[in-house]
Amino acid sequence: MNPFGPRPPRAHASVDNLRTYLLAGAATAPHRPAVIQAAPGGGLETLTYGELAERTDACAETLGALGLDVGDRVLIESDTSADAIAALLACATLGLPFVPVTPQLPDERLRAIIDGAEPALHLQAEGGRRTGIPAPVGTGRIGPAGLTIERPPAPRGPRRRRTVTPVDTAYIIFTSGTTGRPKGVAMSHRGVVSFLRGVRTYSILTPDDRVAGTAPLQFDFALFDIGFALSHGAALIPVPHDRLSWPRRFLAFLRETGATRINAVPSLWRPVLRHEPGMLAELGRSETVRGVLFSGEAFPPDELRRLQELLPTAQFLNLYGPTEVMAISLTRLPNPLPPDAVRLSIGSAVPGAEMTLIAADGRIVDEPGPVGEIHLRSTSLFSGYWNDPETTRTTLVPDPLDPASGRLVLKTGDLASLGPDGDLYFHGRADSQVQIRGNRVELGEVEGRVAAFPGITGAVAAVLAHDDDEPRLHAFVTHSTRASAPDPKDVAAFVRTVLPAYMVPHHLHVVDTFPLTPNGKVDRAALGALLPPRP
Ligand SMILES: Nc1ncnc2c1ncn2[C@@H]1O[C@H](COS(=O)(=O)NC(=O)C[C@H](N)c2cccc(Br)c2)[C@@H](O)[C@H]1O
Repeated sequence: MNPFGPRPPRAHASVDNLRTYLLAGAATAPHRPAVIQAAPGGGLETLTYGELAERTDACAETLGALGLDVGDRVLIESDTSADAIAALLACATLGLPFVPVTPQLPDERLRAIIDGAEPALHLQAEGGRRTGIPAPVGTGRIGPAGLTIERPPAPRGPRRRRTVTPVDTAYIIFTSGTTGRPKGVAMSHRGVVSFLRGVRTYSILTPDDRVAGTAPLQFDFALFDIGFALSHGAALIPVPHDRLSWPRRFLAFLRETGATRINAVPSLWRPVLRHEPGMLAELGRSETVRGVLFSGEAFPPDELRRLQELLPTAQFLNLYGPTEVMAISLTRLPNPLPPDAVRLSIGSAVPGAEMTLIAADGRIVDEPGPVGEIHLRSTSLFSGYWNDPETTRTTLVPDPLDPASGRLVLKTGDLASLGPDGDLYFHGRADSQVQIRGNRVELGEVEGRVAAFPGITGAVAAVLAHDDDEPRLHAFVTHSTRASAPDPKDVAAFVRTVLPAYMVPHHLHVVDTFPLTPNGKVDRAALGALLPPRP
């Protein structure tokens, strides 16, 4: 057949492609539920694998007629939904990298991502309210009937590509770069599929599972939730944004949809534990919730213990890894956690990948005790930061164990130590190791001790310079609604019994909640704003 024929290029069924891998279930069990979601008019609606495949092909048909080429980007602005999934799988079908963003994104941030990604097309949900997308970017909407194009993308010249290969970019996740300019993490089809295939070897889900996903679509945690559920032939339950802000409504939605697995960042559980422990205990007793998976940041052990007490039969999974490899390890944690555990295992890499600890002096750490920086070896390594080869070279470095090979590894900036069991134990980010009066302090250790104080339900430590003061160690704490606010002097004395004086917080601030990033992690950069004004 003429490879340059009218039909848009597609991936051969034999090669790694996100759409091919995730819709395999549509061929074997088309009637099984793929997505169970809140219906626009209230209640729930279910999309089967067969219906999801049909919607994907309808979207691919419309996209295919726009004359776009493999590699042209498509912005998908939406909450996680069946329509958004059909749209991103349609992009994967045609080799169009999708750039997921949430409707909550401020206009100027979206503009920065458009400047960076130079997408051919911006798609949003039917009810989406975004306006002002600048030409030459085309615009369109995603609905149950497929795509409607409002402004076609500007013509981009003759097609140059014949097919979609596994090394083509599946998606670009824009993270808030430290320099303020967003960094685009480009992931290939091979990268995503090989990580999901590695997770699949654990056979965690059955087709009867219903996975509640709570991450915004722009966070690769949401893309994992989609891949995790669909690659097991299970159903995904996207939890609507407005159901996440109230613990009662969140728990009611989990009960109403019959969720058996809950995927969420640790911080999402804090208000649930604080305000609705009883309702959560009731959900635990019903035994429908079989598993809790978390990722994005270390789950504070004491908070995790409280969650485990309320979900005593659930399996707890710790998923670790930077967006630059999607993730790298999935570890089952004991339920309950041993009482003396102060840090969590991040296990060992999924099949097909490897984590190596390299000490500050460049030597490999291969015995328990010393801390080293985690380096990742994997087919899931990202292709690079979009249009930024210099920054890419600082993260994808020659394999320190085999520099002559030309192979690259990912330098994570994360610290870990080896446990006696060969598992890795997370020690925080290298840049969250702070120096206090010349001593190296791991903030997680301070937080762990403060959080163990009776009545304190969460603790975040930070070194902050108050005005022109010298930088001091501050602790921000939440406390149980059933206990009065802790007395800072008592907390300091409690910490001093086990930690050296320089690790005792100089100031203790009681807060209702911790500031969070758009992806639901504790926003440490925002803590300074919580400091009381100078007297
Ligand atoms: N389980 C942990 N314990 C402790 N610290 C964690 C964990 N997971 C991350 N982190 C930290 O977050 C950093 C990375 O941040 S990120 O690039 O925004 N990506 C993320 O958080 C999300 C991550 N890619 C992810 C999450 C779920 C599914 C997939 Br598929 C991928 C890591 O380098 C770690 O510092």
